[in-house]
Parts: sequence; C-alpha cells; structure tokens
Amino acid sequence: MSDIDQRLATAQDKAATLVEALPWLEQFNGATVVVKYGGNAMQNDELKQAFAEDIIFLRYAGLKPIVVHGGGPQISSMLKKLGIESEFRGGLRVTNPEAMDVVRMVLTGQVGRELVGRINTHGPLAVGLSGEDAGLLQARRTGTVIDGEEVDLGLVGEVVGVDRQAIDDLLDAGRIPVISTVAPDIDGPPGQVLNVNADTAASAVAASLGAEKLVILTDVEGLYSNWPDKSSLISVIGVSELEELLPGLESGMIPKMHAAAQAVRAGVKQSHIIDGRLAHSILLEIFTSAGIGTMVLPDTEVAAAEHGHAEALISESIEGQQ
Ligand SMILES: Nc1ncnc2c1ncn2[C@@H]1O[C@H](COP(=O)(O)OP(=O)(O)O)[C@@H](O)[C@H]1O
Ligand SMILES: CC(=O)N[C@@H](CCC(=O)OP(=O)(O)O)C(=O)O
Repeated sequence: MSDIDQRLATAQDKAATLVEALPWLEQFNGATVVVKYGGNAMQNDELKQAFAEDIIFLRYAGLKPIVVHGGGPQISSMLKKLGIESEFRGGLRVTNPEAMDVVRMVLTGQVGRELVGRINTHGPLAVGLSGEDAGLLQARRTGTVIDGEEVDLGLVGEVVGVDRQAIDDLLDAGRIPVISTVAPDIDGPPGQVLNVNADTAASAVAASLGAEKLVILTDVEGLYSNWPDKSSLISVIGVSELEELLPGLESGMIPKMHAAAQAVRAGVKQSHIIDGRLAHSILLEIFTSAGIGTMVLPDTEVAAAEHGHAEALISESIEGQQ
C-alpha cells in the first residue's frame, strides 16, 4: 500500500469510529448524565486528564454532564498524615468531628478543585459546588447494619433531599457542575455537616434530575457475581436481581450497587459501573455499541438489552476478523 493509501485508510477508520457514535449522539442529545468519579479511579495524571477530556467531550457533543466526585483514598491518606484514626464499616467511613473537618477539606478543597481545574483547561465551563452550596443536598445522620447489629458511624449522612436549583442554574448557563459530597445535617446544630458516600450522593442527584444515565467510575471492570472470579463479570442486570445480590456483596461495592439500584428505582433509565482505570471509559460506555462494564436496568428492559448487547459483540468480532 502506498503512503497516500495508508493515510486514507487510517482517515477512513477514524471516520468509521465517528459514524459509529452517530446513533448515540442522536439518542443522547440534550440528555442529563450524572458521572460519579471515584477516588480509586483517580490513579494518575493521564487518567485524570482523560476523564476531564471525556467530560468536556460530552458537553460539546450536546449532553449535560454533572460530575459527582469521591476521594476516599485521598481522605484516608490525609487522615494518616495527620495521625487521625479512620475505619470503614459496611463500606462507609466512621467519621468523628476531627475526621469530618478533614473530609470537607480534602473533598471540597482539594479533589474538587483539581477536577474543576483540569476540566477548565479546555474552556471556562466547570464550577465546583459542595452539597452545602445553595442548599444543594440535605442529609440526615445514618448508621449501618452489620450482621443484624446497628453500627453508629458518627457524622455520616444519607441524602434526604436535593434542591436541584443550583444545578439547573449552572446547566442553563452551559456550565458543568462538579459536586463534592459534604452535606448539611438537617437535624444538627447550625453549620453541622455530614460525610456522605459519593455513590449515594450521585444516585440522589441523578434521581432528582431524572437523569438519562448514572455512570459510576471505579477501579474494577464492573460488578462480578462471584468476586474475585474474573469470568463472572455481569454485563447487564435487572434491578430486582441486583437487589437480591446486595446482601452478599463486600466493602465499597455495597454503597455503589445500592446507589445504582436506587437510581433506577427512582426513574433513572440506566446505571453503569465502569472501569475508571481505562482511559476514556466514559466515551466507550456512551458512544459505542457494545458498551463496557455493568449496566443496571429496570427489570422490563433487561431481555432487549441482553439481545442488543450480544448482537453488538457479534458484529464487533466480525469486524475484528475482517
Ligand atoms: N462483587 C464485586 N465486584 C466487583 N468489585 C468488588 C466486588 N466486591 C468487592 N469489590 C471491591 O470493591 C472495590 C470498589 O469499591 P471502592 O473501593 O469503594 O471504589 P470507589 O473508590 O471507586 O468508590 C473494588 O476495587 C473491589 O475490590
Ligand atoms: C461515608 C463515607 O464513606 N464517605 C466517603 C466519601 C468519599 C467517597 O465516597 O469517595 P469514593 O467514591 O472515592 O469512595 C469517605 O469518607 O471516604
């Protein structure tokens, strides 16, 4: 093949990739997509930059992305530096007042700032918010139940209300909200804030907006039915079947899968758990036919999605052989 032929073939491959995205660009034009970026997926600068590029890409492709971020490992490392003990129970951090100050400082003052800065290298679009801003999130203290026993988690909250006005104002202005999950305690003294798990908060935000999708980035390929057996990755699961699996799940997967299920129960059309260690995983999930990771759907949608997924995989494998 001559040099020119080679360049034309490469250009045509690129065009084919863009055209593959066309049905998804049509389907998701104007759609609200909540993306939860977990601290474990923020593994290095390249991945964080690829994340920022994906979010900007969604915005310029006509979607309305909203980022809700975590920062669990970053909080743990700061607590360790400061010599403050911290432990997780049922996937949630036991949070005393001293740890709460650190959670707020790291999530809102460090992780959120960095993401806003990275997104804004592509244009002045991202605006950081905490659940405290404009009454965005309202939370109430919650414990957890482990082996039938109530466990007190201290200053940990569950979201009991979302005032979407601040998000709508930003979306109307064409901005990208970047939300950290510290929330005022509606039963506490003035100024009291609670530490809210970021999966839980993302789910509540997606539900309040009636989002098209909730996409959760983590550090595994998706949900495994028989963790850690790598052959047990689930591609598509109905919300009822997921709820049956919930009691058997471990560690961080409990709040994550509970959040994915709750969003679908509240009317979000699809929740996805995808691998944030894979650069541009958001684009692969939204704009390719086979998708990636685990998709949670209303029970009535599962059969059709499994059929479509199998067809997409077959056509990808035929293309791969050509
Ligand atoms: N059934 C399962 N499928 C996938 N991952 C699981 C499962 N059970 C436990 N895990 C663990 O959950 C982790 C993801 O949760 P977590 O560490 O809280 O992530 P994040 O910081 O992204 O919220 C995975 O890295 C994995 O070790
Ligand atoms: C109550 C609770 O556990 N809050 C979390 C908040 C951050 C978070 O959820 O971060 P990831 O998404 O990176 O796990 C924490 O303190 O670690």
